Amino acid sequence: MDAKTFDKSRLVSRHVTEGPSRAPHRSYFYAMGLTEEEIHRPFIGVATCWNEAAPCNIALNRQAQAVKLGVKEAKGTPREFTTITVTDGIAMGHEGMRSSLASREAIADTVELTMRGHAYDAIVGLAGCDKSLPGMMMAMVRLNTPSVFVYGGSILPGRFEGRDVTVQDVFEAVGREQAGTLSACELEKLEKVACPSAGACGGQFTANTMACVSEAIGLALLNSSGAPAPYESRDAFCEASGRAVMELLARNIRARDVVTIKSLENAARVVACTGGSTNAGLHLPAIAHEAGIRFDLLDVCEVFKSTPYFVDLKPGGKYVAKDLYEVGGVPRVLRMLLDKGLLHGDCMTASGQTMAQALEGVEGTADGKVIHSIEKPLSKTGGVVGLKGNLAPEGAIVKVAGMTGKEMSFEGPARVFECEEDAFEAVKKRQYEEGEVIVIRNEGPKGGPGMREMLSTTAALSGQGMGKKVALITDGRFSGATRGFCVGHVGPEAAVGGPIALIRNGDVIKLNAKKGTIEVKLSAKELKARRKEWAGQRETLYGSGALWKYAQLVGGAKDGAVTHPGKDGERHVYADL
Ligand SMILES: CC[C@H](C)C(=O)C(=O)O
Ligand SMILES: [Mg+2]
Repeated sequence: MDAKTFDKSRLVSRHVTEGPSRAPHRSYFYAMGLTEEEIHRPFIGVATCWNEAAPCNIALNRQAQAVKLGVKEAKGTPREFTTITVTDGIAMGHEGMRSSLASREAIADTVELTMRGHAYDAIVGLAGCDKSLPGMMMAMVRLNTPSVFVYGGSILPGRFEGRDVTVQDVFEAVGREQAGTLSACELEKLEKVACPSAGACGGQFTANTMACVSEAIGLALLNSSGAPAPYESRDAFCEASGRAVMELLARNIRARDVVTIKSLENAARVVACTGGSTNAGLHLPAIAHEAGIRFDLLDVCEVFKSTPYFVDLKPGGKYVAKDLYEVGGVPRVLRMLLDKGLLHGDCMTASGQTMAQALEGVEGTADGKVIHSIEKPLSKTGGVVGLKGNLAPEGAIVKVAGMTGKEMSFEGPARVFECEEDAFEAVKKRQYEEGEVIVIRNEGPKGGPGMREMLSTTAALSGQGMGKKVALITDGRFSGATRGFCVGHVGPEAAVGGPIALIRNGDVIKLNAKKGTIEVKLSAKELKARRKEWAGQRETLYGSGALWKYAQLVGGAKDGAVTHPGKDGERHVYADL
C-alpha cells in the first residue's frame, strides 16, 4: 500500500500532523525518532495488554513488534501503547476477582481514550486473557475505526502422570486435597508442571472461547488465534494483521462493517459448538451494545439452541486449544458450520474478504478426534444453554458440555450463602448435602460488585467428587473451566431485588437444561410477600474508588453488564471527526 493513496483530509491523524498549527505536535514525533515521511503517514494504534501479571500477556510485547513490522511494510506508522489487565487465574477465589469484569470496561475505556487523545487512524489490538479480549473488541467497535484483533495465543498443556493438564486440574486438585484423595506433596508436584509456557489457560475456557469468537465475528484474521503463545510462527499472523489494517483503512472498512447482528450470531455459534465459556453470554451482548445492536443473553442462547456441539474441548471434553489448532483450528470449524448453513458467509472480515471468501479452500470435514462430524455431534444442541423461569426472569446460563441427558435436570432444596467466601468455607468443611442446590447471591455486577467468577468453589466441589451430586446457582459468574450443573448470570441479581434475593434454605429449586427452565417452587403470591419483607441491597465494602464507580454505572448481566446506557452505541463518533 502506498501512503499516497491515503487522503489525509479524511484521516483523524491530520489533527496532530498537518498544518503550521501542528508544529508543536510534530516536534514530539521528531523527539521519538520519527522521520518527516513517517509523521505524514497514517498513524496506527498498536494496543497491547502486555504486562507481567500473568502468562497470558507475557508474549504480547514480542507479537506487537511483528504487528508493527506489518504496518510499516504497508506504509503506516505504528504507535504502540499498553493498557491494564486483571488476570482471573490469579484474581480467583478472593476479593481481587471483583476487579476482573470491571477491568473489561477499563480496558475498553483506556483504549478508547488513547486512540481519541492521539488521533490514531486505525487499531490493531493484541490481548491475551479473559477480559482483555472482549475489552479490546469493545473498544474497536465503540471507536468504529478500521480494526484488526490479534489473540496472544494459548498456553501449552502441562504433563502430569502421563496426561495433558491445565490450570483447571490444579484448581480441582485443591478440592481433592481437601477431600484427602490427593496429598499436599502431589498437589505441589502438579502446580509446578501444569503451566509450562506463556499463553492463556489451555482449555476452551474464557480466553480461548473469546479467541474463537474473534475469528468468527470477523475482527481477527482466520487461524490467527490458533498457534500457542510461545510459537514464533504466530508472528507471521501478527505481521499480516499489521498489513491487513492498512488495507481496511485504505478501503474504509470499519469495525461496525464487520460486527453486525449476523457476525454476532456467527460468534455465538462457535461458542456453542465448542462448548465454550458461559462468559460469552456476557461479552457478546457487551460487544453488540457498542455497535448499538441489541443481542442480549437470551438472543445468544437462542443461537446456542440450534447449534450442535461437536468440538471436544476441556473442560467438558478432552482436548486443549493446541490440539484444535493442530487439526485445522477455528477455520475448519467455521467451514463445517458454513457448509451446513449454520454460518452467515456474507459477513465482512478483517481480511477485507467476506467470511465465505476467506473460508474458500479450507478443509471442512471432521478429523474424528477433536472435531466430530455435525451429523454425529457430541450433542445436538450447544454446549452452553440459556435458562429462564420464575427464579431468573431475565435469564441465566449453564455449560452442559460433557453432561449426559440425565444429568441435565436437577431438583433439590436450596442451601443459601450470602457470598462466595461463605460458600467456599462450607464446601471446604463439607457442610452441604448431596442433592442440594447451593445458592450464592449478592455476587452480581452491581451487588458484588463485579460479578465474581467462582472457579475456586466449583472446582473444589468437582475435586471432592461432588460436582454431579449437587447443583449451584448464582447471580455471579463462573470461569470457563467450571464444570458441573453450575448456573450463572441469574438475573435480575439479588442487589436489585431479583427473585434470587428471596430464596430461603430448603426452598425447592428445579433446573432443567433440556427445557431451558429455572424455577423455585414458590407461588407468585409468596414471592411478592417476601419481596415486601426484603431488606434491600446488601452493603458492600466499596464506598469509593473504581469498584464503587463501577457499581453505580453497571447494568444487568442480560445486557452484558455494561457501564454506559443503550443509546451511546449509536451516538459514538470517532473516525469521522
Ligand atoms: C482456568 C480458568 C481461567 C482462569 C478463567 O478464569 C476462565 O476461563 O474464565
Ligand atoms: Mg475467567
